[in-house]
Amino acid sequence: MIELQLVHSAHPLSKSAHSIPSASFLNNWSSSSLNTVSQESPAPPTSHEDSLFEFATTGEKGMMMKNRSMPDQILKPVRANEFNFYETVYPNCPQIQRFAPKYFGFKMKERPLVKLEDLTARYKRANILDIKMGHSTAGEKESDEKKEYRRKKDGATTSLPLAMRYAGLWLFDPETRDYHIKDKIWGKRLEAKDFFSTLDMYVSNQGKNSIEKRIGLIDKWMTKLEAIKQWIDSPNAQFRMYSSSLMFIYEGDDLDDVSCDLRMIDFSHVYPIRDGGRDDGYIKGLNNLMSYLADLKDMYTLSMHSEAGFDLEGEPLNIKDMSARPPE
Ligand SMILES: Nc1ncnc2c1ncn2[C@@H]1O[C@H](COP(=O)(O)OP(=O)(O)OP(=O)(O)O)[C@@H](O)[C@H]1O
Ligand SMILES: O=P(O)(O)O[C@@H]1[C@@H](O)[C@H](OP(=O)(O)O)[C@@H](OP(=O)(O)O)[C@@H](O)[C@H]1OP(=O)(O)O
Repeated sequence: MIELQLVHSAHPLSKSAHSIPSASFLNNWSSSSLNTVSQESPAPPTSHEDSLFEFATTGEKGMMMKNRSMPDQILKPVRANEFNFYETVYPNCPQIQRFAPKYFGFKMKERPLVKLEDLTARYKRANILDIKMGHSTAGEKESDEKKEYRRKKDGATTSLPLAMRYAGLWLFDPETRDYHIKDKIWGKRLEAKDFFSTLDMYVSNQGKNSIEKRIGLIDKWMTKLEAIKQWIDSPNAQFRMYSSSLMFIYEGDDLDDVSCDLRMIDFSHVYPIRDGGRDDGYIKGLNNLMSYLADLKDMYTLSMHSEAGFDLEGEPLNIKDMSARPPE
């Protein structure tokens, strides 16, 4: 089983210098012209969401923050690609509008900040899992050097074998009132054999959630995943998404509350499909994820039907055996 550690320090990937597109990024799909700017202070950590965002750093781009004038929104600093995505792709794509956070336009400070629906706003304490989808995170128009860097990273993580890797986890412990946090470095170190037990750790909140709640969450997420797959694995999908994530959320402060959500986030590397193909990396990740969730539901269902936690053959339920199943 994976042990969670409580993280007290700031996000280890916070950086002091932040870069933004310099100018004319609106129509520049792959701008590499970046300026260094000073960091805009995030909102003071007066609420649980603010403290969450201390950890939701955005690489070199700067820090995601609450929109002080609109409490249900966040401001995400973006580069040219993601800015273009929200300004030109999002308004014309009903499926993205359905599966991504709502987009409320942008604010031009020292860097462009997109105003997005805060997906955690309706929760007392949001339990979050960020899964980066696809077997390759290398964007099509990146430099050879960058592609090579990303290929190495993908090959050394679960991205290559499973077409997904964990990019962050936030779990609230209702007893200690603390968040357990895992960052993307942890996600990169995880092996494929640990993927299933980690998913179990998140869905069960380390065993604290009732079996009914776990199954309820999985059912809702599966419906959403099916809908996403139906779109992405169809001729209607017009682009491939690299390094994009699925963000899972559910209520962590009320063990009986099954409120939850699942959205597509992070559109830094989105490219139009011009070869008539599909986003095979994303589709493979979706298939594996749905297969793991289905196995997890089976495991929970079995344990619900068996007081002592034995399977139908009378053998103890064994997470290890299930996680050892080879990926598709
Ligand atoms: N709309 C949203 N509402 C609430 N939280 C969000 C939202 N979008 C992203 N987050 C949180 O912020 C984290 C980082 O988001 P995202 O991946 O979009 O940023 P990023 O800067 O592109 O990250 P990176 O460059 O490290 O991949 C997510 O894991 C999630 O916890
Ligand atoms: O260097 P960039 O262009 O900011 O891209 C980052 C970066 O590659 C980062 O990787 P790492 O250097 O922290 O290993 C990526 O995170 P992962 O570790 O999750 O792959 C980011 O996703 C990249 O940001 P972006 O997706 O906006 O290009």
